[in-house]
Formats: sequence, C-alpha cells, structure tokens
Amino acid sequence: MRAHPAGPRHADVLVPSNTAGNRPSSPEELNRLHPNVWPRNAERGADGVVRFGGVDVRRLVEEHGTPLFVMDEADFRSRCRDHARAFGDPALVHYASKAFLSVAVARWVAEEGLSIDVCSGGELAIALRADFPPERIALHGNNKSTAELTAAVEAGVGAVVLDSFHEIARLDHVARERGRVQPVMIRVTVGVEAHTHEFIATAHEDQKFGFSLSSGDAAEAARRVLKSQGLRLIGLHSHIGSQIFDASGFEVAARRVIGLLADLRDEHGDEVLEHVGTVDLGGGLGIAYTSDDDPPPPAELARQLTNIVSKECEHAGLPVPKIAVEPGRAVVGPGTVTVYEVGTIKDVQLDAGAVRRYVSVDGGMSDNIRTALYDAVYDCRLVSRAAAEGTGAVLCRVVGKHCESGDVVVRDCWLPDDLAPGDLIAVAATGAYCYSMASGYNRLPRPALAAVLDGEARLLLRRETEEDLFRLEV
Ligand SMILES: Cc1ncc(COP(=O)(O)O)c(C=O)c1O
Ligand SMILES: N[C@@H](CCCC[NH3+])C(=O)O
Repeated sequence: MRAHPAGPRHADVLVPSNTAGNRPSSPEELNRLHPNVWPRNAERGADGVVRFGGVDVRRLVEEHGTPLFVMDEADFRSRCRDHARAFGDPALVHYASKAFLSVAVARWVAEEGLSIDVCSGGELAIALRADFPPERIALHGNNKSTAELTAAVEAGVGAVVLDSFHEIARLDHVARERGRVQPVMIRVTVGVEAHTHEFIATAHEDQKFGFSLSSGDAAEAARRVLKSQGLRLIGLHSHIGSQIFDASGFEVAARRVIGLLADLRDEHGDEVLEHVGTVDLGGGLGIAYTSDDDPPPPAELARQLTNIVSKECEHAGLPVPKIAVEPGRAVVGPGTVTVYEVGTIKDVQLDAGAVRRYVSVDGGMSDNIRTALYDAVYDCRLVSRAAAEGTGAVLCRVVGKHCESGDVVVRDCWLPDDLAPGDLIAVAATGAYCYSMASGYNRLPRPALAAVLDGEARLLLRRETEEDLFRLEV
C-alpha cells in the first residue's frame, strides 16, 4: 500500500440525492469515528492512523491485504453479553448465524452461552465443527431437505422450526425411523411486516415463510404435531423482518402469538402448555449504519417485549412463557469493518454542471451486495491517515471493481479532497450479511477476515487464492 499524491483535488461536487448528510465542517469531523457506528474498540491514534482492537490498520493490511474484513472480537462478545443480560438467560438468545458464520465465531457464541440458529445443512455443519452444543442449535428454513432434517435429528438439535405441512410429515418420519422424538417449534406468520422505522400489520401476507395465523394453518400445524409420534411441540416462533428500530411491530407479533397459544390451550387442554414453554420472537433488531441511526439498546426491547407478553398472558390466563430472540445483525454487524485500498479516482460531469467523484476500491458488490440489493447506506472513513488541517470534504461515491454499473459500495459519503490512490478507507458496520452474502463475481477472490483483540490480530478466514478458482474444476 503506497499513497500517491496525484488525483483530482478541487472538484466542485454538487450532487443531488445526498444520503451522506451535511458536509463535515472541519477535518475533525471528517476524521471522527462515530461511536454508534464504528466498532467499540476502534480509535484514531495521535498519528491519525486508525487502530482496530489496538492493531494499526496499516499492519493488518500489510499482513493480510485488501479488501479485508476486520472483526473486533471484544465488540462481538460484548454484544452477546448485552443480549444475554437483557433477556435474562444467554440460551434464550439465538445468534442468527446467517448474518455471519465461521467455526471460530461459532465457538465464541458457544463460549458466551448463547444458542445458535442455522438455516441450512452448511451452517449446521459449521456449528457442529465448532462443537456447538447441539441442544442449543435450532434449524430454520422454508425448504429443508430430507438430508438436512436427518442431519439435524442425528445431531440432536434442540429445535427444528417447522415451516410447512410437508416438512411436518417428513421430519416426523425421519425422527420415528431413528426412534427419536424431535423437539419442534412452529413458525407462525402473524401478519406483521416490519421495515426499518415502521411496520405494517396486514390481515394476511404474501410470503414463503411460516404458517399463516389468519388462515388457520398455524393451528392446523399444531394439531398435526401434537398428533405425531416423532415430534414434540416446545414453542411458537415468529420473525417479522430485519433492521427494525421500533418495538411496536414486535409487540403486535407477540400479542398474536400469545393469542394462538391461548387458542391451543382452549382446543387441546392445559397439558399442551407443559411442553410449549417458549415464544421465540425472531431476529431483526436494527443497528446504526450511519450517525443518523439510533437503535434502541437490547435491554429496552427486552423490557418492552417482556411487558407485552406478561400482559397478554395475564389477560388470557396463561403462564408466562420464556421469550427467546434471534439477533444476527445486532450481534455481529457493528463490530466489523471492511478495509479497502483506494484505486482510481474520477470526477464525472453530471447535468447542470454538477460533478460526482467516483472512488474505486479493490472489492465491491462481491464483498458487499447490500448497497446494490437494498440501497443500504454506510459510513466510510479514511483510516490510514487523518485528513490534515485545511483539507476540505468532497462528496464521493465509493464503487467496486466489478463489470457492473450498479457496483456501488457507498452511494454517498464525505471524504477528504486529497484522497489518493493507495490510501486505505474503511466501511463501517459490515459484519452482517456482507461476507455471508459474498460471491465470486468476476472471479474476484473472497476477502480474508481477521479478528482483532487487545493489540493482536488473528486470521479467521484466509483470502481466496487463484488456486481456489480451480478447486471445483473436474
Ligand atoms: C428466522 C430469522 N431469525 C433471525 C434472523 C436474523 O435477523 P437479523 O440479522 O436482522 O437480526 C432472520 C433474518 O432476517 C430470520 O429470518
Ligand atoms: N440479508 C438481509 C436481511 C435478511 C435477513 C435474513 N432473513 C440484509 O442484509 O439486511
């Protein structure tokens, strides 16, 4: 990594649809790592260089190259603990491993006492490779194969979250064939669809997951499970969406799930409550991607959910079940950044004399598809040095190196106007759904991922090599 002074400097960048907020008024602001957005152990040293977990970003890049995912282990573990404390029992917090999973991270989750959700045979295999206690694993998915169900039953997972009538029959068969009784939950579609900052409650919904509550499918699923020999109903499950800031969607979901529990008790008698002791309200807790976001802390959400569930149970004359949750993004998202080396820089003339500065980096949509897929917004900073006194801010678009004009990493962000090829920039809060959704588009190698802790770095996932490109060729 070398810094070249060349590059466009004084572009008058007047660009419509700025999602980066106001122009920073000083280099201090340009250099700031907002604590809501950046890992808990990220800081800019007196020399202007950023340290993650006490490790100089230039050293990380010298050792592991770019693009590089840098994961702050202490941040990850502290968020596991925040959730465990909030919900009163670590085992009731299921880390949703689809957000990010590696063997080492599964071990951290196990060590913190949390449970883990997997939603494929591959995720299950990684959890088992980490010796994750099987009774704390739950298997999800709308189309689990017989092979995946068999692997789960044979491993002795604590729950399979049922998603269709076909699956009820299939899993019952798999369990009985092995002389097992598999604990299960029913995924209930409660008619709440939550988006960031808002939710809509609809009478019925149009999606592939779960059993509809309003059509009576959820009650029918319970009937079939209760009649089966190979399955034991231990809970009801609901998941309403992702990146949610407002507890009201969860509250409506909780109310409806408790309503179903009361219906089951009325139909099947009190015995049903002996086993059905858990209501799992799913994942979806939002995180701050930019300093404009202000997600509620897990303790606040836990308090609201506990209140609503207790109130509804009291109203229905039910014992209060345990409340489980499945955070993915809120555990792994904020503690990881992606470090890129700046490549080419280009000012492009727009209509009406405006100019947009394109900053190209050495990764792109193959390591972060979320901007292209969801119009996600991110915060991005120069990390290999500080913006010096007298440096202005330029509104930039950070783009990747793929053959795709939609290959955008950060649509709008303010960067120093002397940014040059060779500088390192980091994009914050990329721990969730970036590596896990990475592709090999244009045959780019998947980046490496290093964990940092107390001044030491440890490679968790090595970078793919050119040799890896050929490993599937026959
Ligand atoms: C069933 C289920 N649980 C948990 C999650 C994790 O969601 P998040 O990462 O938003 O917490 C998801 C993904 O949205 C999910 O589908
Ligand atoms: N992958 C999505 C969220 C889906 C979560 C899984 N059900 C994201 O990046 O935000």
